[in-house]
Amino acid sequence: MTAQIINGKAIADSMLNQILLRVKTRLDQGKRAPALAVILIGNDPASSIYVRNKRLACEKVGIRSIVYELPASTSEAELLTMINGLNADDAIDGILVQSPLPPQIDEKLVIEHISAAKDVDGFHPYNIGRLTVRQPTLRSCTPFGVIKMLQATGIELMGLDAVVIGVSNHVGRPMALELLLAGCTVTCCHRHTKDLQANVERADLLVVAAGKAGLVKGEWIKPGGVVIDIGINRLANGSLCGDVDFATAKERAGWITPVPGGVGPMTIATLMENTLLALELRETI
Ligand SMILES: Nc1nc(=O)c2c([nH]1)NC[C@@H]1CN(c3ccc(C(=O)N[C@@H](CCC(=O)O)C(=O)O)cc3)C=[N+]21
Repeated sequence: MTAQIINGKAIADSMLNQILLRVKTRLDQGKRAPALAVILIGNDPASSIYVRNKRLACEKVGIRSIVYELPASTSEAELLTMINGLNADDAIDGILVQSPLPPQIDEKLVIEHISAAKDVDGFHPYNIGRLTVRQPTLRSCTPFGVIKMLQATGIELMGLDAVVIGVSNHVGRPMALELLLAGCTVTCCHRHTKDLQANVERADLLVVAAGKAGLVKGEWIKPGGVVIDIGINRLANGSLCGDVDFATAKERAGWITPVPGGVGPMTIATLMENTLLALELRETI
């Protein structure tokens, strides 16, 4: 059996088209475009690429983007002051501080400092809490993007045995909460998990977000299962790969996402949707 490839890029492009239509409708009604503030600190090359992709996505859908590029020496106090200004600025709907941050800045503090209503990353404890109590508002872009991708593919989630590998605050944990909300029976695996292979082998839906190339062997995949690979690993030759051995996994899985062209574009499309939603929600209060 050869898996069907889930084309995240195509699904994301159609989401972007929908968002563009919604933004155009706003403009026709005399309302303003959404605005996203992106703060990039230092010059990590991968971060610069991601931020550029976010800016390009904003251009595609008619969202105003304001990118602040700050030096790696920026102090925590300077960043918090800048966030205060953006929180208070009524013309700004979303605030994203690109991670990773330099060591002198405490990421937890920064995330909690961003107004929950402008937290388009969905990282603020308030927004994570809303998802936990089944009343999601702004939802973390990668996990919510995965849910949208599965829905667009027509995969029924209710009752599936889902296994999530990786329990980071930004991806693995909110992913497990999203799958629970969607009716899956969810298992979370991490570095202390006793038998990773045994867990993978019984997964109807496997979501891998560990950031380790080659972590999941293709032979472990449940025949016909759904494989979502969130890992992004840059190989020595410059090419990208996920955490799953794609070539062998696709011979067993029913559905599988590629890297690149899978989850990554869905993350960005969801960020655009969250920015529009943040504006719409603020307009109702
Ligand atoms: N505050 C914050 N929010 C984030 O959402 C955030 C972050 N910090 N820090 C870094 C990670 C990483 N991330 C990606 C988004 C899109 C692609 C993406 O579009 N990837 C393309 C390939 C891009 C390439 O060629 O490198 C793909 O998979 O097809 C990748 C990675 C968002 N992140």
